[in-house]
Amino acid sequence: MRSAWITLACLLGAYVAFSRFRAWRRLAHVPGPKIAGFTDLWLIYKTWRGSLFEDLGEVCKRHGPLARIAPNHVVCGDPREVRRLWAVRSQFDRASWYKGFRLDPPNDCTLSMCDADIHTALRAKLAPGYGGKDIVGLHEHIDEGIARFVQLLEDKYLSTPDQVVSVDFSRKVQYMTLDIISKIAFGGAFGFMDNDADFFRYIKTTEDTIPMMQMFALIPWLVDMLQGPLGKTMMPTERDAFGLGPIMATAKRVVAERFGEKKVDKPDMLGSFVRHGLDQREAESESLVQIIAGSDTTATALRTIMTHVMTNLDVYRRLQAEIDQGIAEGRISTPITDAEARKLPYLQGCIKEGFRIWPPITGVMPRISGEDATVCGVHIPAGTNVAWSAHAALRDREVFGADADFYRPDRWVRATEEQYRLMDNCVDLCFGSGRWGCLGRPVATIELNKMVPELLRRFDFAALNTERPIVNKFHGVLIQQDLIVQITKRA
Ligand code: HEM
Repeated sequence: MRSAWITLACLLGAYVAFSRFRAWRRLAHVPGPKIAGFTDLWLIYKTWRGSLFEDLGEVCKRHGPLARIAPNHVVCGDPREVRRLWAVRSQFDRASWYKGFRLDPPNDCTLSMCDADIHTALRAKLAPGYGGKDIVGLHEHIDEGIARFVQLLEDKYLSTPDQVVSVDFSRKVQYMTLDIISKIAFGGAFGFMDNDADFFRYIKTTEDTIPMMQMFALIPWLVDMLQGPLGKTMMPTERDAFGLGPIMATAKRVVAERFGEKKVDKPDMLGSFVRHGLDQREAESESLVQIIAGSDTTATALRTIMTHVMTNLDVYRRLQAEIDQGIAEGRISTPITDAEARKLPYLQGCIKEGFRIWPPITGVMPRISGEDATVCGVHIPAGTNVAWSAHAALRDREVFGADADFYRPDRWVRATEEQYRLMDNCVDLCFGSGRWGCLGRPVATIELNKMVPELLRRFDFAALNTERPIVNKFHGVLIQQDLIVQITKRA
């Protein structure tokens, strides 16, 4: 009996070893960390550890622009190739990794949809709302949100010559972005700033959940299990008192008002979605997507910009001088308009450098092709996941120069028209590209164009934790904490 067990174990071992060897051989010609050729654990571990952004950059530095990071995953660090892979007419589509981001499994939302035709049809219904044209008062809603934030800082968090008041800016800015996006999305702010608290632990819960989602997305059988009947019992529901639950409940309630006999039509994003043909279930999912995709991303971009401005005296002085001069010369209104902000070259440089240095979304975002392909001159068999390295692409020295690792807004101010376009095309990748690219980019751009000048015209900011001004965790989505600052009112 014992020998039968031993034989069985040996056979099983041989089978596992053979299948690993076969999987390894398929992409044996692609260089990369040795262990990554045999197991997904390397990639999963880096995602869990929160160092994925840097680690993928390091892999591309060491092994070249195309490297292997798992048995069936390669990573591309060449921004021109990434653009080509993500282009509208590319042979590559979203890989099944995206299925890990279903909010209401087995139903898909824009973030998780892999079927290109269904996705295109859905996008057509969403695009007018996201583009902003259908939303009455979009700019005013953003102005009101920023004004409420300014008031919050003035009421509670100003330091004086007699006393330092420390404030965790990383949290507060997310209260602002959550209130702004909910106002734009459903016509009513959640009230994070009024409560001045993460009052149903939404931020804490998403910070805890996102790393897990990014990790699970790499394990297809686990995604299937979690999204099956048993796993669904662990998913958030609108009955939950904390986390995503209250947001789901709000989305369900607000969406219900827009359907049925006495349906209400409002000039907000949801109203636009419904007018363009979203059904009730789709509207519920897409409302959640707006909040999930549109609050921490913008908050992260703002934190990154402010952290780099605060910790570099030259950058700080020049940005503030550009804003002050614009005000003195009547080129900046109160509040600043998006059009005015776009004409401030140094501000634009600061914003673009922020996206480049620490992009808010740094996940692998793999694409897959049903046919063999060539990427970076290397043969890639059909069915291989082709990820990108945001670190390698956005710090490419051929595009950004020898100091690509550093935050230098001047590179945008001094660039020739051609250089500017080249760099811009590269930084655009932070929002994805082509038919899968970010729909909320116009909204995020207006928000940042307004937020940075409105804050710097009124206040001075200083990072208090000089050893480590902010804590960054790159779990595929950049999670930032502990940006502890001192804020003083400018004379
Ligand atoms: C700084 C801000 C932002 C960044 C860096 C960002 C980045 C991204 C990225 C990388 C993707 C995935 C693209 C892909 O799969 O290839 C995405 C998708 C998406 N984002 Fe954003 N985003 C930002 C802000 C927003 C905002 C404010 C909203 C909502 C108002 C939003 C809504 C969406 C939606 C709906 C999608 C799915 C698009 C689709 O699949 O068709 N994003 N975003």
